[in-house]
Amino acid sequence: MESLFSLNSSSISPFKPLSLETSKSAISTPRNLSSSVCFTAPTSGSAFSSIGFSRAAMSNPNANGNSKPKIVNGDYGYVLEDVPHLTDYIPGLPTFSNPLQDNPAYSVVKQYFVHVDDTVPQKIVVHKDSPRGTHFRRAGPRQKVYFESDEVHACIVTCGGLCPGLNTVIREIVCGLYHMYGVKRVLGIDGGYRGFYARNTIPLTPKVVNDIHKRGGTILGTSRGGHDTSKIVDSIQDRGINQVYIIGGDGTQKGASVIFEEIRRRGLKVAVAGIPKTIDNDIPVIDKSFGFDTAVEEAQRAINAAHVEAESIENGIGLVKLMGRYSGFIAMYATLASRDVDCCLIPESPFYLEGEGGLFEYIEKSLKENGHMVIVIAEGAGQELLSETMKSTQQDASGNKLLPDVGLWISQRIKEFFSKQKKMTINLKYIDPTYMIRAIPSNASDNVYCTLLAQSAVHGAMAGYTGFTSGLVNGRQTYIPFYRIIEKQNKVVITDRMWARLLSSTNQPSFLRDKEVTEDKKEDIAKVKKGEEPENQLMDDGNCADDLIAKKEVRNEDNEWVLI
Ligand SMILES: Nc1ncnc2c1ncn2[C@@H]1O[C@H](COP(=O)(O)OP(=O)(O)O)[C@@H](O)[C@H]1O
Ligand SMILES: O=P(O)(O)OC[C@H]1O[C@](O)(COP(=O)(O)O)[C@@H](O)[C@@H]1O
Ligand SMILES: [Mg+2]
Repeated sequence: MESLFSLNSSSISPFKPLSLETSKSAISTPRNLSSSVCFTAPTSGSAFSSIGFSRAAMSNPNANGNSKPKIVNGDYGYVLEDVPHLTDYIPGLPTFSNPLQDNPAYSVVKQYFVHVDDTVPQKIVVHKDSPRGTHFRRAGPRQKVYFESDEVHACIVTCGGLCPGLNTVIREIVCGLYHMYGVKRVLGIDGGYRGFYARNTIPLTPKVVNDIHKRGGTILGTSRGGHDTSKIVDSIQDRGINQVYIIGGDGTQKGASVIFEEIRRRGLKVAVAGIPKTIDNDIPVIDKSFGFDTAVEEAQRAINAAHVEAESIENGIGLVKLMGRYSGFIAMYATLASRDVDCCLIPESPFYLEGEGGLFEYIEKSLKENGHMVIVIAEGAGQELLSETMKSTQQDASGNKLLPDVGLWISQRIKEFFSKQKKMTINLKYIDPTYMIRAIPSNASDNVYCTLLAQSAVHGAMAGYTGFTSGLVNGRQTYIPFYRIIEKQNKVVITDRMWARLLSSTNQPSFLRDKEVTEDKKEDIAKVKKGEEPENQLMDDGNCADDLIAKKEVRNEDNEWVLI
């Protein structure tokens, strides 16, 4: 990163990097244009040009309050949850032919452009009489675009924690803009949201990004906190940026949503596109996040090591902590993939340590039967069991709760239990590969996935869509409105079949009492009957009423196994 910056700050670029100092001084940017200049006819090349308000008086007469969801209802319960478009608040924008139609690489493709009416259903498991349900706009290139190639001035920012594939997404946005749309001006924002107003920018070209997908991390740097909406939008306006690509998790997409609203309020011809990043896979609606497969794969190395250590010593316990603050997807998938794991603990599934049906009893039983065991624990699991003194009230700069190390805590508790009981001597090895699984480059399939997400985002912005996240829904690239991405977190549903598969693979107790399961199910079944979605979706197929009604074995209040 260092070399990239020194290279850029000294290079002569038509889009001069704005330093913190210069941005405060009276530089010649649209910010300081007098009103007489602002109301002249639009000139291309500036985010400011199409509307022409001075920023002091900026407020778009076509934007009343926050944007409202664009819902289109069709026959048989068809609902399109559409994404905003620049023309929603800037009427009469000119369109241009998509330059892709003259691109020799794509000339062989018969139906290259996506039909304007193409949409993708959120639910693909349906019954004969069920309503067609929610749909999202299909992503892809459109015949008409709302930007001319030399008018576009794009920027890319990465925020939040690392995730394998960030560099691939950056690379493919830059290359997609250059090679598909002939866009030559792309800036990297340094170090997350605060980079918009506190750092120099990084000019990005296909040459600069050529090899970056082979590296972990993000060449742009990232950060938590520092989201100052008006400073960010001022910076976008000052630099004449008109396409903003924002790569990040749930927090980042919330930030992107408010940036979009402010841009719309100011009436700027600026498209805001999100690309969802989350190693925890906690973003709803989308099939899964990029980098998730890579992380699950890398977690296998830690689980294998834990298994080797555990089976090589008498009463060996290998304990692996994986990421997952509120969602245990990595732990669940890493466990299912490995088959060496005897117990997987995630935030969504409460457990208890002592007594019948508790974790200690299960460990003792497993060691007696097999002589060793492997436990995987997600970082957010069992937080409610930690003593008040251990619980932390601290937050990171973005406001996320900082969790104490549950891996260390549980290791300690297991050791204490067996040493007090004097029943058997155990050998516990604790492995914490937390940062190793997210700091690596993405694997081959995640690279392809990142490419599609990035290209979809580029096609969407060029077509004038804005305020959207590019995401995979049922295997198809779509544009999802921000409000659907940020309204809730994706979580493992422990009354769904995937968790049942896990329980049957590990043989661990569910730690659930009859009452809790039935209450959950009752709520979900009631929702399904009303035509609403159950609390959360499974990644594969958990949204059908039959799944909810499927029989399942659980412990009742008397700790007996019962079928419900
Ligand atoms: N509600 C919010 N409104 C605006 N910005 C937010 C919000 N939540 C988080 N952000 C910003 O988004 C960025 C990333 O958020 P964070 O929660 O750290 O990571 P992630 O996006 O990976 O979930 C930070 O710069 C943070 O300030
Ligand atoms: O130490 P950091 O950088 O704050 O990251 C730790 C956190 O990052 C995560 O991997 C996910 O973070 P994001 O919200 O950025 O996706 C959590 O599982 C973990 O708690
Ligand atoms: Mg997050």
